[in-house]
Amino acid sequence: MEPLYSLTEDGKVHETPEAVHAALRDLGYQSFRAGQEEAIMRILSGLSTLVVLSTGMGKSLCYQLPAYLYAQRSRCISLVISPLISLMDDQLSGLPAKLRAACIHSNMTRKQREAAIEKVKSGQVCFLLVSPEVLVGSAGSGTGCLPSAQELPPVAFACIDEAHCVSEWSHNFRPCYLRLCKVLRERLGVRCFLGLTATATPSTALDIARHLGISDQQGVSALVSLLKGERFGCLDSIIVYCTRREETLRVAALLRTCLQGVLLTGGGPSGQTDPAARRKKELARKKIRKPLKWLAESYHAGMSAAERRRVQNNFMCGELRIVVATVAFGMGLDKSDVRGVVHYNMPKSFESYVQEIGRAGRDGEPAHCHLFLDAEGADLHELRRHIYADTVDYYTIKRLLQKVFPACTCRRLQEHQKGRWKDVEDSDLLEVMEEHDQENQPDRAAPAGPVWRFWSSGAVVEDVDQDLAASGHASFGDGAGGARLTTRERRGGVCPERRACRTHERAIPIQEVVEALDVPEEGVETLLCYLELHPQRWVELLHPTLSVCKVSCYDGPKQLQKVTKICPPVAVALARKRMAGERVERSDRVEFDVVEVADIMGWQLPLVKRGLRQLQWSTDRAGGRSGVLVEFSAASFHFRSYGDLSPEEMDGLCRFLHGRVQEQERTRLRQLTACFQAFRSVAFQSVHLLDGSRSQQLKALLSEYFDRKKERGGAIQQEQLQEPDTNELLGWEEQVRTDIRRFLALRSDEKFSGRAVARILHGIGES
Ligand SMILES: Nc1ncnc2c1ncn2[C@@H]1O[C@H](COP(=O)(O)OP(=O)(O)OP(=O)(O)O)[C@@H](O)[C@H]1O
Repeated sequence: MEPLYSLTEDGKVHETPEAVHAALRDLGYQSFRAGQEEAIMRILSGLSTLVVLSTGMGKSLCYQLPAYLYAQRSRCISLVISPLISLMDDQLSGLPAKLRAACIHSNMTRKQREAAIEKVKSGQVCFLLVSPEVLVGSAGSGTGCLPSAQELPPVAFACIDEAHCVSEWSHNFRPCYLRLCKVLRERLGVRCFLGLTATATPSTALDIARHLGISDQQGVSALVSLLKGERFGCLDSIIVYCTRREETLRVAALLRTCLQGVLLTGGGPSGQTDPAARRKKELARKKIRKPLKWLAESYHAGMSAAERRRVQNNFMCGELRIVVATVAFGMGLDKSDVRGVVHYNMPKSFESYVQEIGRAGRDGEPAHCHLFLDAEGADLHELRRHIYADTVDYYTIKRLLQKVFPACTCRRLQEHQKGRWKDVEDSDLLEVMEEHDQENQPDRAAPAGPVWRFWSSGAVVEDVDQDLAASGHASFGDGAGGARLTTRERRGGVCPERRACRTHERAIPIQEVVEALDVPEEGVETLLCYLELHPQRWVELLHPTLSVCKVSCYDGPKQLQKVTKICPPVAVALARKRMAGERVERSDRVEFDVVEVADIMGWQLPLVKRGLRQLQWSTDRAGGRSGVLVEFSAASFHFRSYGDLSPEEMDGLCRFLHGRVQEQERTRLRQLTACFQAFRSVAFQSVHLLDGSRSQQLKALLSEYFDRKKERGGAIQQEQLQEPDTNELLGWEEQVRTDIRRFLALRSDEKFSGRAVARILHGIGES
């Protein structure tokens, strides 16, 4: 929703208008207390704000008055989120007479909630007080209490009471508070947040500000000033890079407001060095050029593909002047006349910096770059946190490896086989198994038809059941022959030792593993790559695949039983479920890991999938549909891996991966530090100072960095950053110890590694 008041040209809040003083009197107060006026004016101007005021100092007015004024001016609602459910009713009864409000929380009956919603919908109230659970809709605590955004009046702003809860612990442990801002932004379109708290250390306050998307007004003012100034004021096609997605939204919105009416349009810089002459020429241009359609738009990987395409196209065809983006923008961008690149936040390395500024001036015409450096190191600390967030601890690696190398029965089966064929020499066994393998490879024997035409008799399917008691391998020829070599091994690519297991094809659903381990998808992928690149090639990565197959029979359980007769993979899946104790006789559907089933049977996955899909079609029925529905889901990491790793081998692999992860972390930290130090050594105090010699100095530092890196084969030296002094550290340490003790006491039923605790306290978690 549009704010009530606009900002001044340089991004500041206007003087408090009389209407606001009048509203204050309406609510029964004569004057503002300290902090209230500024906070109220910021909210009325659409600027997210954090108010830290001691108990009883009047924080409530900071949302009451704006909610009252917004509701007076247009049909809208303000949201107040408070965790103190027991106090909500008291809060409402103590309101000034003119201020009407309603509340919804999980202790209310359905009827009470419906009455409150009705009041909101019919515009009878200025604000709605809700508990975080109601808003986020967590299970069992009032899911669906709140109507959809379409049914609600537009939300003017959202106030988060006890805002320190946003920062208190990590995302994993206070899901509703931590998801709050996301839900408000994405589901209800909230752009303006007011955080209220009586307790916040400076670092907590900074963290809350980050969650609420509170802009650093000074930074934005400097950016506005730069974009209006001599160097950038006349440039089209500018990319402004930010580290965080929310920041791109906020900065773009502010630029739209602050640059309105001062837009210079069309063309690039004239290349003239005399500022007066250049200005004159630009002004002349301005008169004859048609205005650009768009001033500033944000771009980040979290936006929909269509929205990203729209922004990119507008920028490409010159209709959009400024893109405020994360690094996601620019990859593959083919625009030669980008005239300016501004780093609103520091890049994570020189490598990234060079790549990003390299997007300007590809047509050989002059282009400008500018980097804003937070001298206090706020960006540096933020980027450091990102690095720590990407690192995976030892226990997480162990849990991943358990998923990658689940134990198989190959060894046991090998021993069993040895018993049966004890007279057969190893080499003979190899031959036997290979022949068996060739005969039973569906792709070779039946390239076009359904995979299981060999298996269409009931008798064979019965065998499947019995053999599954011994894990199913023996019937299908793969995995059971301990001495049989896989194609990869014949190529000589795999573990040279003779193992009982010759690898299995496996899949791990991406979403499931990302959530279970709290590691981003790329993080898991990197670890799997390390395993593949290991000299012993512990895994072989295959194309990601949909690994869950669901077969539903509209004609009921009997039809499913019939399907098992013609389709061995379904028979195998059902048999495994039966063995696991599930009652499948009355079921008309079955869901299974199709990769696992194909592996057990020793059949190729694409053919198994194709055959399953064919179950949907029948020549016997009108319309060609068989009444069987086959669906594939769960995008998964897909690979071949061993199932007979000893505990020592597992430990060794954990150490190997952990070592790689730590090395990666150290390198990234070094790159970041080197980058920060170099920028700091050439930085200016003011945005408008320009000194060619500093630019030359930076270029020299960059060349030196890349030369040194080349000499050391990619490695760079550890640069020391000035750390806080010992007393300061000791003070922090005590505070950190207290926090950790409190946290562990709260979660005494769970186990945390030191690193996990550190990540939690850093508020790291969102990937
Ligand atoms: N501008 C003002 N002039 C006079 N009284 C005020 C003003 N603003 C707030 N008050 C009064 O101060 C008292 C405390 O206000 P309020 O409950 O908003 O404090 P608070 O900071 O939210 O406290 P808590 O942290 O306990 O929630 C209330 O009685 C309120 O009416």
